[in-house]
Parts: sequence; C-alpha cells; structure tokens
Amino acid sequence: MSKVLVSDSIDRAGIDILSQVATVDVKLGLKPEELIKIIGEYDALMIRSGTRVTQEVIEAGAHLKIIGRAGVGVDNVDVPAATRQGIVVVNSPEGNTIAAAEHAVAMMLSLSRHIPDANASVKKGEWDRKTFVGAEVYKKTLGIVGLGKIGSHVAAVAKAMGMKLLAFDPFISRERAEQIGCQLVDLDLLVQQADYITLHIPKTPETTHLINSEMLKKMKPTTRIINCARGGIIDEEALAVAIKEGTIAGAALDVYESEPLKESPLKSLGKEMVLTPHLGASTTEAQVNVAVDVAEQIRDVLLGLPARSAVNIPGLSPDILEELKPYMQLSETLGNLVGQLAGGRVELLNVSLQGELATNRSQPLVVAALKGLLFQALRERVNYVNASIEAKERGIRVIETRDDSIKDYAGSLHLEATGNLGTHSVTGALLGNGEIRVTNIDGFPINVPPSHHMLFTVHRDMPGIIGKIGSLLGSFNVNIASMQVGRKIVRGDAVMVLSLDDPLPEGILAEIIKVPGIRDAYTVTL
Ligand SMILES: NC(=O)c1ccc[n+]([C@@H]2O[C@H](COP(=O)([O-])OP(=O)(O)OC[C@H]3O[C@@H](n4cnc5c(N)ncnc54)[C@H](O)[C@@H]3O)[C@@H](O)[C@H]2O)c1
Ligand SMILES: O=C(O)CC[C@@H](O)C(=O)O
Repeated sequence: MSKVLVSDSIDRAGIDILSQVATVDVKLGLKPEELIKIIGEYDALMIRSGTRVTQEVIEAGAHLKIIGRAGVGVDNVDVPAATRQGIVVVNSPEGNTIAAAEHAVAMMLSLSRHIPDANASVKKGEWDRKTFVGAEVYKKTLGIVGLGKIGSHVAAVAKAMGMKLLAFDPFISRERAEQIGCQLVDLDLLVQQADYITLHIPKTPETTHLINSEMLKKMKPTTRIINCARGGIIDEEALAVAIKEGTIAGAALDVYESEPLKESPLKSLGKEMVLTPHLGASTTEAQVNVAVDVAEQIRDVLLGLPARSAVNIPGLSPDILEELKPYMQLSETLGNLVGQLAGGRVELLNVSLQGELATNRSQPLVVAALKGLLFQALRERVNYVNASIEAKERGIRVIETRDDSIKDYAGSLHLEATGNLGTHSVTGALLGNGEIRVTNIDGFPINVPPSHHMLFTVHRDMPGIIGKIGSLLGSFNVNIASMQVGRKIVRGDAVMVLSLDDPLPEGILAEIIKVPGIRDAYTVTL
C-alpha cells in the first residue's frame, strides 16, 4: 500500500479520502532535518503553507510521486526541483478563493473602523469613543492589483458596498475588467488615485517589493493598503516608515516576508496597522474544499490517474487528456521508435500534427513524444512531468508543425529526429478501434502495428534478400511474427519491418548488415 505524509494541519475530510488508497501518517511541526530524514518512506506529501518543500526534501523523497498543496500558492515548494525529479505538484486553485477574498474585505473594514484596537480597548475595561473614529469605504476608490479569482470576488463585494473600482492587471483584457465593474489602469495611476489598495497577485521576481518606498510616496496620505496575497510583495521596512511618517494612513497584512512574523517594526505600530497570522484561507468551508480537492488528486495519482490541477504538467488538464489519451500513446510510441532509429544524441525533434489532429492542442503530444524519445536514456525516470525539462537540459530543440491537408488517416502524427548519427522519421496513426499503426518509416510507406521486438532494414529492392534475412534469423532461432516491405519505386530502396517473437541475439545485427543489398539495419524494443 502507498504511504502519504501529511505535514500540515489538514481537514479530516482529506485524510479520509487518502485513507481509501494509502497509509496516512499525520506528522505536524516537523523540523526541516526531520522531514528530510523520513520523506524517503513516502509516495506522496500533503502540505499547507507551513511546510517548506526544499530541493533537499525533494532529493530525499526518492519514492515521491506527488506533492499536494492544500491551497493556491505553491511558493513553499521548489517546483522546478520537483519537476526535474518527475514529481507532480498539485494545488487547489479555487478551494479558498472566497475565504481569502472575504478576509481581504474584512481587513479593509477592520482597518478603516479600527475594530481590532477598539475591541482590545473594550476588553481592557475602557470606553473610548474618540480614538476610534473611522472612515467609510462608500464612494471611496479601491485599487485592486491582480484581477484574478480573489481580486474579482473582492471587486464584486466592494462594488456592492458602493466603492469605485480601479484595477491593475497586465494579463487581463479591458473588456474583462469592465465586466467585473473595474476600470483597468496602470499601476502608477492606481496608486495615486486609490483610497484603498488591495493586492491579489502571486509573488514572483516581478512582484517582489512591487510596493516599495518609491511607490508608497506616490500614494495619498489617506491611502490604506491591504495585503492578503503573499509576503514580500510589500517592502515591510518601507511600509513601517511610510505609516510612521504619515506618508499613508495604514495597512492590514495577513502575509509576511518571513512567517511566522517575528521581530518587526510592523508590530510597534498602533491602530493604523492590522496584522493577522496568514488566516486568509482559514475558514471551515475553505479547509474542507482544499483538503478534499487535493486529497482526491493525490488519490488519483497514486491510482495511476491524471491530476486535475497539476501546476507542473502544463496543458494536461483532464479534459484535454481524455480527448488526447489515444494520441498520447501513439506519440510516445513513435517518440520511442524514432529515438531508437536515430540512435546517439538527438538534437532536434520535429513534431508534425497532420489531418484532423492539426486542429488539436499540440503540447501534450509533444510532451508524450519527448517522453518516448528519452525512454531509452532515462527509462522509468522520465515521465510527463519532467520530459520537457529533461529534453531541454539535453539540448533537444523541438519544432512543432501542423498540416491539415494530409488526409491519409483521420489524424496522423509525424516525428523527425535529427542527431549526431543522422535524421530519421516515423509517421503513425490510429485505426478506428484505437490500435496504433506505424504508417511510414524514413519516407517509405508501411502499415505495421508496433511490437515489443522489431527489426528494421533499409535494403535494395531485389529478389532473394528477404529470404536471406529470414534464413539468417532462423539460424539464430529467432521467430518472425510478421513481416512487411515498403518501397517507393520498384527495385529502388526499400524498408523491411519485422516483428519478432524474441529479442535479437548479440552479434546478429552485424551479420544482417553484411548481407549483400542491405544498406542499414536497426533493432528496436518498444
Ligand atoms: N492569505 C491567504 O491565505 C491566501 C489564500 C489564497 C490565496 N492567496 C494568494 O492570493 C493571491 C491571488 O490568488 P488568486 O487565486 O486570485 O490567483 P489568480 O491566479 O486567480 O490571480 C492572480 C492575478 O494576478 C495577476 N498578475 C500576475 N502578475 C501580476 C503583476 N505583476 N501585476 C498585476 N497583476 C498580476 C494575474 O494576471 C491574475 O489575474 C496569490 O498570491 C495567492 O497565493 C492567499
Ligand atoms: O494554507 C493556508 O492556510 C494558506 C493558504 C493560502 O496562502 C494559499 O495560497 O492558498
């Protein structure tokens, strides 16, 4: 039975799903070195934002197939390291959207009406109604940075509260922003005009310290800023100075450059600073949503099924996978075949989608072709997750082409591999019943199903040559299951494709090449 380690607090609903297929160990609060020590025993790791899955953890996780992040952000996982090791990383892109959006709105109102400090004051026995005079959000301008899932929900709620909405998101169209009720503007204009600014962007090299002292100086002294996205998008030192000096009116933060928040100038600020300990996703509803979403994906991957929200298998969503599944197998087989025909080091792979296939998404088919191509070199180490990165690291360039005018089969796939030993090509298609047919080798038309052991020859089309190869194989006790010859012109060059019941014994290929008329011979194991 598979083993799953749950190293952050996850809702019971998720543990129950995992327990259907695996032994589940819940070990909270592990130190990095403790995690590294035990991770080698596990097939899957399920986390929230508390566990840092570093390169060292991933390298120690020799059996890891999947890392599941019960939440959106995967910035606590070294995704490139996981990808290189062929580990799927999944998240729950929508499970906590509402929770995080509502937290941002709650933070905006708390900050505006000084609720946390007023609450603390009443609990201390005071009745101070002067200190806590607040500001209304009605008719004020809210600047939303990042108009994705959370940003859009914040927009809807803020609109209902009568706020005017500006948004900055370089990846969203003006029409989409208008549909949400936002005016799309550039960041400079947003920070200059907004009374409230709320951040809903991922942390990337471009967004790190996006809000720095220079940006803070452009804001109005009445501006309040809310960050429920990721720590480090705001420069915390600069923010503390800006609030102390009255450059802006206040801030509400749920996330920090380093968590848990330890010594920080943010803590010494008064009612103009509201701090929560990364609670954006902490609602009962969101925790059930993300736990179920991610546990189901871990269960599926452990059962050999695809994950619906893998962050490191681009383009392989379940819908696309379902539609392309038969062609993925075709592509992988052809990749494996052309890789063996090319031999040596492949430098360029041309993947051509033909006929009906030309209108399809090519990326999953390219990934499958690369997986097949690299199989001889990497065996079980190559999978859909790391095939592209492994190919890139080996300097294999990929060109994709499409030709919907080729109508020999409903849809066919043509792969051409160029390497240090020359160029080879294969074409394949699917029959109506889904069976794979190899329909062309190096420009010679054939029609053969792939089989485990195969022998390919290029020879002069002349009488007697096929018989000679047959006798030679017979003398080595190799049984031929099927044989086919493809040629372009009579008595020109031809290819012969033999499916064999047994692997070719050592040395026989050299004998085959010596047969007069044989130009080349290749063995292939699929
Ligand atoms: N505090 C929490 O507990 C909590 C909970 C959930 C999500 N989050 C965080 O909230 C953030 C938003 O999550 P989401 O689900 O809405 O993500 P999303 O992917 O749906 O939206 C992000 C948006 O940011 C935009 N964007 C990217 N780079 C940008 C840039 N440089 N400038 C402006 N816009 C940019 C994208 O186009 C996208 O529309 C993420 O950082 C996520 O990790 C925090
Ligand atoms: O695990 C959490 O509670 C935080 C989740 C949140 O930051 C996310 O990115 O989904």
